[in-house]
Amino acid sequence: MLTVDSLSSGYGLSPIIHDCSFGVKPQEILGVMGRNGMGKTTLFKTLMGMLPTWSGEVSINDQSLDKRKPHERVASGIAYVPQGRHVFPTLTVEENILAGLEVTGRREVPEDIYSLFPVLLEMRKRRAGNLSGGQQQQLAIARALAADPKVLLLDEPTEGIQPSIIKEMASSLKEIRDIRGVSILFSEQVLSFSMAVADRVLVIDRGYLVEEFSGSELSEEKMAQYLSV
Ligand SMILES: Nc1ncnc2c1ncn2[C@@H]1O[C@H](COP(=O)(O)OP(=O)(O)OP(=O)(O)O)[C@@H](O)[C@H]1O
Repeated sequence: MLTVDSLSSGYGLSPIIHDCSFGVKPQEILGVMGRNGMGKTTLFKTLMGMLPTWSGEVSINDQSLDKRKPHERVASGIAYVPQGRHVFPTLTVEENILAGLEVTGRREVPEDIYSLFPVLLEMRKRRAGNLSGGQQQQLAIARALAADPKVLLLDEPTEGIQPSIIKEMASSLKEIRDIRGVSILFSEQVLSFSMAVADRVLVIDRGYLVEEFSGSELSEEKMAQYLSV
């Protein structure tokens, strides 16, 4: 599915991501965990082509994404929900989802989107800026799914979300994986969320991938040195 081979990148002359290699298997939910500033966002932006790759390669189903621009990567099957969600606040919920359809050439919201997120159907005529943080996160995920991705990238999806909603989000991600058959790669600092949702977790420390755990192996004890608790 998604393969990342010896990827390095950074900003200007500062290297941030160092020689990262991993793969996301079909229908796998893979987490990347690490403290603030360890390189999660930089890694995701490099995968999306929003930052240049310094060396290494990203491919999807053995097709290299090298030199492809972000929108071309979306058309190749990677969709991205950035940290902070970035929905269009003055557009309605429906208009936000329609914006995600652009790369597919379709003009109507795919049916399963509203069954995955019934609250968005209820609120489809409301301005996105008036939704709660949790609802905006659902909308950002719905917009990404509208592009019909094979791999969904979520950068810190629980950031700014009430703890009571975090569990709901974990089951909603599993439902998306089951219904859409997508692979999901997310970054996180919230251990309970990763334990609830991930099949596997990679630990990022100062731009290096340093550990790998299966979801069932994850524990506070094992992660304590990599997260600020
Ligand atoms: N635009 C930028 N220019 C220069 N350095 C940057 C830029 N954005 C981030 N950095 C640096 O890159 C490093 C990794 O940051 P990154 O945002 O990828 O971390 P993160 O793990 O996603 O953390 P957070 O949870 O805070 O988003 C940090 O040292 C940060 O200061």
